[in-house]
Amino acid sequence: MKTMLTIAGSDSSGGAGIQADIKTATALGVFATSAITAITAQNTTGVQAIFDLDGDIVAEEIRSVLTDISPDAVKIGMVSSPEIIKIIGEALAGYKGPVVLDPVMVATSGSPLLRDEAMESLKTVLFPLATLLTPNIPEAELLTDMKIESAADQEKAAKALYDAYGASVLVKGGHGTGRAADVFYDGNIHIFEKPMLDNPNTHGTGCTLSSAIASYLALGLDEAKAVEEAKNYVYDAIADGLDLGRGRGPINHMVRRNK
Ligand SMILES: Nc1ncnc2c1ncn2[C@@H]1O[C@H](COP(=O)(O)OP(=O)(O)OP(=O)(O)O)[C@@H](O)[C@H]1O
Ligand SMILES: Cc1ncc(COP(=O)(O)O)c(N)n1
Repeated sequence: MKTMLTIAGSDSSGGAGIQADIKTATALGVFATSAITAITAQNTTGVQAIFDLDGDIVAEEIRSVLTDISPDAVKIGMVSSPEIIKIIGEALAGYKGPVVLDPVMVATSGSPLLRDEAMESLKTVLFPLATLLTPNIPEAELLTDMKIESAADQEKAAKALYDAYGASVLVKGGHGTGRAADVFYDGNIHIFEKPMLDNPNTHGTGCTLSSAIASYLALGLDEAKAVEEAKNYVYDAIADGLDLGRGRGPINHMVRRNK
């Protein structure tokens, strides 16, 4: 059985964070292990509270998994504070497998998930450890200081981040206009495009995409194929049209099982 480790926050509403990651890996046939960085009280309408876990326990969670199960891939999601970021950097230092980093900054509901003071450590400590970065358009704009208004701009941003951090980069297009075009740069440009589905229920799409990429990498796919398959999975999960809660609801992680 292939395994993955997700290092991320807990989402009480089950659509994003650790819960989305574990559901996704399970749906794709990969055994998920986890290190929880923060507990969020959140639902489809917003984030009501955030409690960062103590850095020492986060370090122990990661060490417990790495020294025993040796995951085939790692995904990093919400890491809100500089202390936790530093500890994750130290705990992953000797890890040799693929590390997919989703630079989570703001929830779909608009609530901030990364503290302002943590941005710099995210870039200096965790980006160099990552093998694949998955910013959305607003995150890529912040990271590159560029305005992104087209797939050509996504391409420029992906190349700039690749040059700066030496990781492959997927600039996701869910926040763009027109088609949902995701631009991937691994030294070559790959564009993965789908129609933009008219569905407000997209809570957790970013978490699901990054954990699906990590799962497909664990299963042995190359990066570009893992990204393509992960996007197909997210697309199907949005298209399923699950409608839970009063706000921006989750996607259906179990979509493939229902078919
Ligand atoms: N309405 C939609 N129709 C089709 N694909 C979408 C839609 N919204 C998002 N996606 C796809 O979902 C994936 C996640 O993209 P997005 O840009 O929304 O990331 P994100 O902002 O990190 O996610 P989140 O909304 O969870 O914060 C991408 O593959 C994107 O193309
Ligand atoms: C714990 C946690 N991690 C990540 C996200 C981002 O997901 P989304 O942007 O889809 O709300 C979230 N809402 N909660």
